[in-house]
Amino acid sequence: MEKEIKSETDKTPQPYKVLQLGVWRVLIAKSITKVPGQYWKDSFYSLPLLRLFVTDIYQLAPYLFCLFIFTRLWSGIKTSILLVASNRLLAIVEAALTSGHTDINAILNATLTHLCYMVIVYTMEWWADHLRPRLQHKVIYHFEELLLRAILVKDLPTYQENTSNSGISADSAWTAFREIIDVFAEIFSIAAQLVMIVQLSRSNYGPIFAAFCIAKPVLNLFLHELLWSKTYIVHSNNDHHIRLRALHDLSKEQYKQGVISGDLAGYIIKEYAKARKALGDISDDWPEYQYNLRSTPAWDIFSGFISDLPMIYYAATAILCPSKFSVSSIAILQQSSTSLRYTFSKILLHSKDIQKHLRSIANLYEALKVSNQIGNGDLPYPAEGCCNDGMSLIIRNLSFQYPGSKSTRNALTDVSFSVKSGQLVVIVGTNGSGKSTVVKILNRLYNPTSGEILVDGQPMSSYQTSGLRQATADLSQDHHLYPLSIRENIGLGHTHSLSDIDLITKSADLGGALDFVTKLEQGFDTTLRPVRTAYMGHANKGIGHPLKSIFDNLEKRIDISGGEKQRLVASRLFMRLLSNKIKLVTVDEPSSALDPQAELELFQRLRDAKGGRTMIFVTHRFGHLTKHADQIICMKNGTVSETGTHKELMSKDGEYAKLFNIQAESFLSEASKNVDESEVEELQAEVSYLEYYINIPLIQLLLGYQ
Ligand SMILES: Nc1ncnc2c1ncn2[C@@H]1O[C@H](COP(=O)(O)OP(=O)(O)OP(=O)(O)O)[C@@H](O)[C@H]1O
Repeated sequence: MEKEIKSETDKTPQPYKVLQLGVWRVLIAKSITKVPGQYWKDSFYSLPLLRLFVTDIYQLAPYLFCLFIFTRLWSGIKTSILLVASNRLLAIVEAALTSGHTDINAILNATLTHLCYMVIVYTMEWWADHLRPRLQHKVIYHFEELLLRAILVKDLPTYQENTSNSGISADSAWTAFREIIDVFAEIFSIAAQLVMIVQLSRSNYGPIFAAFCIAKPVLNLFLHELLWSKTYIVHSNNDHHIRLRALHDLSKEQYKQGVISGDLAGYIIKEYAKARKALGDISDDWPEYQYNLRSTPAWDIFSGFISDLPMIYYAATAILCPSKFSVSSIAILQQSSTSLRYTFSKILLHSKDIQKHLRSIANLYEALKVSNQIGNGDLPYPAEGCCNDGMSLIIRNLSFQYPGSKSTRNALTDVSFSVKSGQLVVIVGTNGSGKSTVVKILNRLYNPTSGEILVDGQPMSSYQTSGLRQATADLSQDHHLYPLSIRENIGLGHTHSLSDIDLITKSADLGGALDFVTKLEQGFDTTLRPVRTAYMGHANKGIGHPLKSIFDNLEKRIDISGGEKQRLVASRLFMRLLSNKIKLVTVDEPSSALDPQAELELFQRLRDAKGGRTMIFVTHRFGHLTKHADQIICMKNGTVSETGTHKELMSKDGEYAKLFNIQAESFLSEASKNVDESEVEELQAEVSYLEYYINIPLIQLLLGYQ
C-alpha cells in the first residue's frame, strides 16, 4: 500500500515525491515542465531533426521505406475495413431474419466481399511482417556502422567524456523510427474508426458516442497513472530485507570457495532465518504492482461505470429512437467502441514516448559527430629526411590532471626530463607516482594540461597523430585479447602483414606464445573468447535434455592462463616491432602474470629487438632492466625525484636507492642469516648485476645458503 513520506524539517520543494511501498523507497519525478504546452513546443522544434532522420532512412532503401509506411497505415485502417464488411453481412442477415425473406444473392455477395477483405487484410499483414525485418536490418546495420566508425576514431578523453552516451545504440534508432511511425498510423486509425462510428451510429450523436468510447483511456491517463509510465528510482531501505538479499547472494558461484573453506553454511542459514523473522510481513512485492493497489474498490467501480458508457448510449438510443438501431448495428458499435478504446489507449501510451524517441534521435546524431580533444597537427611523422631509428623526447614542465578527476592533486606536476634517440629508459617509483601517466601522454592518449613535449625537436602536437601512433608501440596491462582468432590477435600488431603467417609465427615465438598456441587443437585459428550469440530458450533450461550439453559446448571460451594471455599480447607487440616503422617502444608493467623465467626472456627479447629505437620501460622490479638502462627516471608523487644511471642513483642514496634497498633486503634477509653483515653489504652492491629478482637460487648459492 502506498504511503507518501513528507519531510518535516526540509521545507524546500523537491523535484520528486517519495513513497514507501513495503520494503521499497520509491522516488518519483514530478513533472519539471513549467510552461504549459512545453512538451508539444519541444516536439515541434525537433521536427527538422526528425525530417533528417526519416530522410536518411528513406535514402537507405526508398522502396522498402515506402512499402513499410504503406503497410503501417494500412494496418491502421484494417480494423475499420473488417468492421464495415462485418456490419454489411450482419445487417443483411438480420434483415432476412426479421422479414422472413432471405436474399441469398445479397448474403452471398456480402459473405464473399467479407472473405475478400479478409484475404487482402491478412495477405497485407503477412507481407508487412516480411517487409519490416528487411528495413529494420538495413536501418540497424547502417546506424551501427556509423556509430562504430564514430566510436573508433574518438580519442580516449573524448570517448571517456561521452560515456554518458553509451546507451545510444542502432537498435534505439530503429525503435524510435518504428514507434514514431506507429503513432502516425494510430492517429490515422483513430480517424478512420471515428468516421466509421459516426456513420454507424446513424444519428447526430455520433461524436457523443465516440467520446463515450474514449472516456476510459482518457480518464486513466489523468487519474490512474501506472508507476512504470513515470520516471522513478526504487531502492530497498529495509535493513532486514537488504541483509536477507546479501545472505542469499552468498550462494552464488563467486563466493562458493570462500563459503566452503570458511565452513560458513550453518552461519548463513541461521542468519537468513533471523533476517526473515525480523522482516516479518513487510511486502517486498514489485513496487510497480504495490503502487496500483488501492485502499477501496471505489475507483474500480467508477472506472467500470465509465467503461460501460457506450452501452448506456445504446440503451438510451433504443428507448428514444428505437427505429434507428438494429441488433447488428449495436453489435458492430460494441466492437468498434472496444477497438477505438484500445487504439486510443495505445496512442496515449506511445505519444508519451515521442519526446523520448526524439531525444534519442538527437543523441544518436550527436554521437555521430566526432570532435576529438587531441588535436591533429600538420607535420607528417617521421619528418622527411629524418635518419634516426629512435624518437628523441624533451619533456618540459609537464603537468596533468585526468579529465573529470576529483583528486585535488595533479597526476603529474612539473615533470621534466629528456630522452635521446635510441636510449633505454626505465621509469620507477612508488604506486600512484605517475609512471603510467607519463607513458600514456607520450603515447598521445591524453593531452598534457600544461608543459611541452618535443618529439625530434618539434612540438608533439604539431605532428599528425596517425604518424606518431604508427611510429609507437605500447605494451601494457591495459591491452587485452580481442574476441578474434589468435592469428588476428597477434597479426593486428601490423595490419598490413596479417596474411604473413611466418611473421605471425615469429612474433608468437618472440612473445613466448608459440609453444602453447601450437598445442591448441586449432592452433593460430583458435578464438579464445568468441562472441556469445547462443542462448537456450526453455522453461527449465533444458535440464536433462541432450540439447543442454550441445548448448554448453557452443561458443565455449578456451581458458588460458593469465601469463599465456600476456604472452599473446606481447607477441602482438613483437609483430608491431617487426613492421620496422616503430621508433618508440613503451612497456608498462606487462609482466605481472609471467613467471620469472618468462619475464627475463621477454625483457631480453625486447632488448634484442630494440635496435636503434627508443625504449621506455615502467617497472617495479629493478634487477635485470635497471642495469641495462641508459637512464633511470625515479618518480614520486607525480614529480621526477631523480634521474641517472643505476650507479649514479645508488651513489646519491636518495629515493631510488631507498626503493632498491627495500627490494634487495627482502630477498637478502633470509639468505643472509648465515653470513656476516659486511658480506651482505658487498653482495648488495653486486645484486643488481645478478638479476636477483629472477635468480634467487643463484644469489643464495653465492651467499653459501644452499
Ligand atoms: N583514469 C584516471 N582517472 C583519474 N585519476 C587517475 C587515473 N589513472 C590514474 N589516476 C591517478 O593519477 C595518479 C598517477 O597514476 P599512475 O597510474 O600514473 O601511477 P603509477 O605510478 O603508474 O602507479 P602504479 O605503480 O600503481 O601503476 C594517481 O594518483 C592515480 O590515482
